[in-house]
Amino acid sequence: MNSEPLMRVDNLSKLYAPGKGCESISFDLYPGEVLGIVGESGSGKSTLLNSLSARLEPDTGSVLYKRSNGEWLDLYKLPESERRRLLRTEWGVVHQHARDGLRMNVSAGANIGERLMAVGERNYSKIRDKGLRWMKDVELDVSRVDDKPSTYSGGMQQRLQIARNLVTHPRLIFMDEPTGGLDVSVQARLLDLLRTLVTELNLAVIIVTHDLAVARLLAQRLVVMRHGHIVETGLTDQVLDDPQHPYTQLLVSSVLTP
Ligand SMILES: Nc1ncnc2c1ncn2[C@@H]1O[C@H](COP(=O)(O)OP(=O)(O)OP(=O)(O)O)[C@@H](O)[C@H]1O
Repeated sequence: MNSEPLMRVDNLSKLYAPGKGCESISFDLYPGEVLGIVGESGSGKSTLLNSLSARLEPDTGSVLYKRSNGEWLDLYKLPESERRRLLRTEWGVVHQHARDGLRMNVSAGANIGERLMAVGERNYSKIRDKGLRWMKDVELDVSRVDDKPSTYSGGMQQRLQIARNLVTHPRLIFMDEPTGGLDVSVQARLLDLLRTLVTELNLAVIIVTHDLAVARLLAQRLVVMRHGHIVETGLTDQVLDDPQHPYTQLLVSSVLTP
């Protein structure tokens, strides 16, 4: 693993009420690392993810991100437009509900092409070629390139959302329950695809999930949250096979006990 972090999170807090949100969160994320954020519903996972991905201003603390040119950015000291630019270029966000990450009323091809145009690509045939290539890479039927995502199944929409994000070669992807709400068999295929892409592209990922099986499959390191705090962090196998904090023990055993 590269020794210089890609992101440094220092004492980050965003609270809606005591214990609701996230509080005093600190960790580093390294290039190519997949970090899982786990915890029960309401533990603050999404609040944290949104604060990390420049979409929700924290009350206190900082998120530093090292750009591809080596420059460190202090996210919440940047103008809003710069944060939005990062989200369009070096970062990607895969939402649980595809409708939050796709434009449902334009074609699948346009959904992918739009992100390329946002980073300055103007050549129509290149945009279309790249779009088709990415559709193949995420195992979508290219003959449906002109169909709207609203005519796609849930699993296909997630694949399209992933293609839309990856087409600009981001370095860091934020995922919020990317397989939530899908059939178990569709979930398994999507997870397989995500695992392959993350390895091939050496992507850094921060993934929120309440599903420990998903965390085990994708994440190298885990952060366990409860009532807005990190209660345990460590290598995934270590945390899941030998949990130290009573809450993590409960979380792990509640999955094992039918
Ligand atoms: N905009 C908001 N206004 C007020 N309270 C909020 C808001 N967003 C989240 N909360 C509260 O903050 C707490 C943490 O919510 P959050 O969505 O971060 O948890 P989560 O772990 O992602 O849960 P889930 O797995 O159910 O999505 C919850 O008690 C939630 O009700």
